Amino acid sequence: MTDTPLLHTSEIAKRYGSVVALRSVDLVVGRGEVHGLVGANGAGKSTLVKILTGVLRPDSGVVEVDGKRVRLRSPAHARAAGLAPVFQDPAFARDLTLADNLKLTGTSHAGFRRQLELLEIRDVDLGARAGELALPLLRMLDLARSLAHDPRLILLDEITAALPADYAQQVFGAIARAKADGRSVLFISHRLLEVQELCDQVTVLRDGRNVVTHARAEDLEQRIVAAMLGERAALAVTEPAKVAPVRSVVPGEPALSVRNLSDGHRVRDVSFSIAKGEVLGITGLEGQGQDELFALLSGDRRASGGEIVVAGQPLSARHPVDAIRRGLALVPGDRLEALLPQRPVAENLATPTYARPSKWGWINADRERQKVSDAIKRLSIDTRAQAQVKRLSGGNQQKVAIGRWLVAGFDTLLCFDPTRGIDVGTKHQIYDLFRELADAGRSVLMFTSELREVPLACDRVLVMYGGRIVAEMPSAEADEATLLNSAHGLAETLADQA
Ligand SMILES: Nc1ncnc2c1ncn2[C@@H]1O[C@H](COP(=O)(O)OP(=O)(O)OP(=O)(O)O)[C@@H](O)[C@H]1O
Repeated sequence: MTDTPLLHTSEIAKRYGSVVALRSVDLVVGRGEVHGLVGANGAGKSTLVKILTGVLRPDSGVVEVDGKRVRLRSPAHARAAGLAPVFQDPAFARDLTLADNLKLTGTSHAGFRRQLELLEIRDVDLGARAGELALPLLRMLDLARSLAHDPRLILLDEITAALPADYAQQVFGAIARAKADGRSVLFISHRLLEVQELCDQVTVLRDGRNVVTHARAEDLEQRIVAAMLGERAALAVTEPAKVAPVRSVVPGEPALSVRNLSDGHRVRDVSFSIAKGEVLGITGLEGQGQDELFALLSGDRRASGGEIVVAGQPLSARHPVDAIRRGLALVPGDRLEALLPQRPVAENLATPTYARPSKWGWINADRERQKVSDAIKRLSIDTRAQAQVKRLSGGNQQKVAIGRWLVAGFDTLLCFDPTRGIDVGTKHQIYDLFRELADAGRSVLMFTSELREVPLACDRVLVMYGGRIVAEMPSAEADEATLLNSAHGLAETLADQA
């Protein structure tokens, strides 16, 4: 009996109208096993998780838990069968308090609090509205809620995407505890190094089918990328991390400078500039003032002190449109803020053009269509479900959030974890794209929680801690250990060096 796997799916298939999301998936997850599930954007991973957690019914196929066939009729039913998810976009009703959200899922406050303690998440006010909380924190709360149900299989759908290093460590700790308790974990991630380090087995989905399952191995990353994307593409993205060559930034007036910027709360005396033609990275642990800094730069929040200078002229934005008119475009951390979920892909891509500054001029409908189609190609957006953006897979929605500005134009792109949830193949296309934009004299300021991304995408990087910039270095020197040290506030600060 102990040989019976905890979960066994056979020939699971699911289509959404004409879109075939899953053709036939066979998956076996053993007890106490951490099982990775990987695949390119749109391969069908989230659809499978939704089927296994009672959100969707499969068109055909069989799910067995403990050797017994189950029909998972609802999320509550799946939880009762021991299967509990954490989704890419946390399943909290944003206009309700946390306490009300816990009530909706029948989660005990004591169990939830106990899990928060284990995850070292403190000072959570159950009276706070979910919509007021930052996305990374919501993910952690979602994890605590799932664990509070004492699941036998925890399904983590890209929980670490856009999760800063300190929270990611807590997630890894929770996975290790689950395994030690004999629970199983289905772990979905586009961060393949994590998959290699955490998982006992890894199944690769491609075009709605499981193509291979590998046991833990040294060269797993290369093998899974080959199965996901094909051999040639795999070579291009798994060769040793290249340090971005130092680019010739355009001398003279910076594209954007910030002097002694403060918001009286989380951002303290921040000063830096970005040259035209530069890709500047910012990184930091959760809650170090990065969200507020981007809100100030994008005109979503007013500074209490200091100044923002755009191409030599002060910017005093009262509204994001003021910043857009000066060429500052934002890709927010939470893509749902950027998208019109009910509207088609093409309309979403064209939307910011309506706020476009006159200096870029009005473009005619044909040219706009051409730009939309170029953005779709450039970012490999899977448009099989293009009638409504909410029907795209998570990674493809993220690509639309970036693509909007390729269509509208900008001088400086402010982007917050731009490659969140994007597969390894397209990630590299995005780094190349940023490089091309920089070579054409534009600038990119990108916050990234994925430290490995810094040398691949940026010329230079700043580290935030406690609302201040505490370190600055060329990306050639920005290895993970150095960045983490600074991010924890352990390095000599810029002020100390001065
Ligand atoms: N409600 C829906 N209506 C139509 N098509 C949908 C719907 N939900 C998902 N799809 C389509 O099903 C396919 C698989 O999507 P899914 O979200 O399962 O992919 P994924 O592997 O999780 O991708 P990602 O890595 O980007 O999160 C995609 O082509 C997607 O557009």
